[in-house]
Amino acid sequence: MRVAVIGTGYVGLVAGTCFADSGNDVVCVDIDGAKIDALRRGEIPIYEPGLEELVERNAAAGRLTFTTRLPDAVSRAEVVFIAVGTPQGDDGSADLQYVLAAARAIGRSLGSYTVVVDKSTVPVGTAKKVREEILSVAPNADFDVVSNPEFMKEGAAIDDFLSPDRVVIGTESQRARDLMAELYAPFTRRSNRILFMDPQSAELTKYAANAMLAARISFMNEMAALCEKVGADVDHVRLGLGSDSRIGLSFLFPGPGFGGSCFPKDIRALYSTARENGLDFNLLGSVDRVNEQQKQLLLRKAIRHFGGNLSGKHFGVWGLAFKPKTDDMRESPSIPLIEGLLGKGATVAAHDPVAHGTAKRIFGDRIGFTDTPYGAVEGADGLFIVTEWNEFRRPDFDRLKGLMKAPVIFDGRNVFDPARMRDRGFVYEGIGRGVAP
Ligand SMILES: NC(=O)c1ccc[n+]([C@@H]2O[C@H](COP(=O)([O-])OP(=O)(O)OC[C@H]3O[C@@H](n4cnc5c(N)ncnc54)[C@H](O)[C@@H]3O)[C@@H](O)[C@H]2O)c1
Ligand SMILES: O=c1ccn([C@@H]2O[C@H](COP(=O)(O)OP(=O)(O)O[C@H]3O[C@H](CO)[C@@H](O)[C@H](O)[C@H]3O)[C@@H](O)[C@H]2O)c(=O)[nH]1
Repeated sequence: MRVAVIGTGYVGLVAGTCFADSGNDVVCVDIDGAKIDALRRGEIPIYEPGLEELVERNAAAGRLTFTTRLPDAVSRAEVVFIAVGTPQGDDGSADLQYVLAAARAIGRSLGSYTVVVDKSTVPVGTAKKVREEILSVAPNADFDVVSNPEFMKEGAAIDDFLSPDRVVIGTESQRARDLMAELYAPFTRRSNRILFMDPQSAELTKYAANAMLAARISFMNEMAALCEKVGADVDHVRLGLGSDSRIGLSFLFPGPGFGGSCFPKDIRALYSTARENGLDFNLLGSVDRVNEQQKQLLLRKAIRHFGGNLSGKHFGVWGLAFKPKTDDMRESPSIPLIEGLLGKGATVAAHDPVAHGTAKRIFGDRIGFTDTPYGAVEGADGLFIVTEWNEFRRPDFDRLKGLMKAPVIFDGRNVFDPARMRDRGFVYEGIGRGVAP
């Protein structure tokens, strides 16, 4: 099948590459010429495990190409995906300007019957708006609009795309439905299903999934706070709770607050949709507020530990990305933590296996970057663990203690066992591990 993907970011590049890998002829389009030039040279603008090899293989086979020329790509395509950004607008709602601009550009270039697919995360009613936008520039165009939200996670995007839990297709058109079923057939041959529904339900399903996952995390973060008050260990509670098959163990890890390019903006967009429809979605508002407070928790713990004065102290930070296996720092809890430490007069040295480039664009030379985790703790008054990269899980504790000025660890991911850390001679604070405030 001939496929065009408009927007070659995380979603567009992964989806386009995976469609090419199943034999389709895919053109990825972006308005960012530097990005397209880099991709043509075989350079991948993001860190995503396995992506580079997959792009290289499919580009070499001629099934995957990159261009800034949208009309060329769209006019020959049977299916056109819109995978541009939908950032948070000033009032919290999703900003649709990129989606609608892409829709107009597509409208001006449509050839024979085409399925235009919304893959970006968009509010209820956007499929209709995309249709109107296309018709405004191409009143006679022969096309259908489909809502096909994407559920991939960064760091596991290829596996998620090739083996999705489900594929959601929102359309009223049988012709579009058949084409989408054909395109997704290679990825849905096992138990993973294609769910067909109306576009509004498909659009809402995406937000509902992210909101539910975010709610579980905020629930656990509040539960962790209670554990600290009453001397319980949230890790035991997590296992006891999640072992109930009705609840399950996924997305129950407390932490320094959820980040990323999706959860924070998507819960606010859903809250906005509810408000526009006269509904106060109280629960979502709380999920967001709890998360904003949680992003201050590690800083608060340090302030308490050092009696309110961080001036002149030096700290190590392990992990900058919002989660492991990505260099993405959008809404990462490391940002408010580091800004808070610097604001209180402390200095910071950080290590992340892949996110130094991203972090340098945010912090410049206001913090130091080290090649190893050990470098970040040299002479440190304390260490913060913000991202649970595997390589942080089994350090040489004697070496760590020897390098640090004081063996103090604030562990935002509960990577270590509190009792064992105390035996090893550390002052150790996890999240919700029975430490009184
Ligand atoms: N990042 C994720 O893991 C993820 C997962 C599921 C859904 N989503 C959703 O998918 C959408 C895209 O997210 P992303 O993280 O890939 O964004 P991104 O910012 O990484 O990429 C978007 C790309 O679109 C390009 N673009 C903008 N307007 C364009 C136009 N008119 N023509 C061509 N290219 C254009 C930009 O230059 C950019 O490269 C968002 O709605 C997001 O919420 C993201
Ligand atoms: O138990 C958990 C699980 C996650 N997190 C945090 O939650 C955030 C988001 O993590 P994750 O969901 O793994 O990453 P994303 O790549 O943001 O993926 C989410 O957002 C995407 C964009 O919409 C969706 O497609 C995915 O299904 C959805 O999981 C990160 O800061 C994690 O550290 C926790 O604190 N505790």
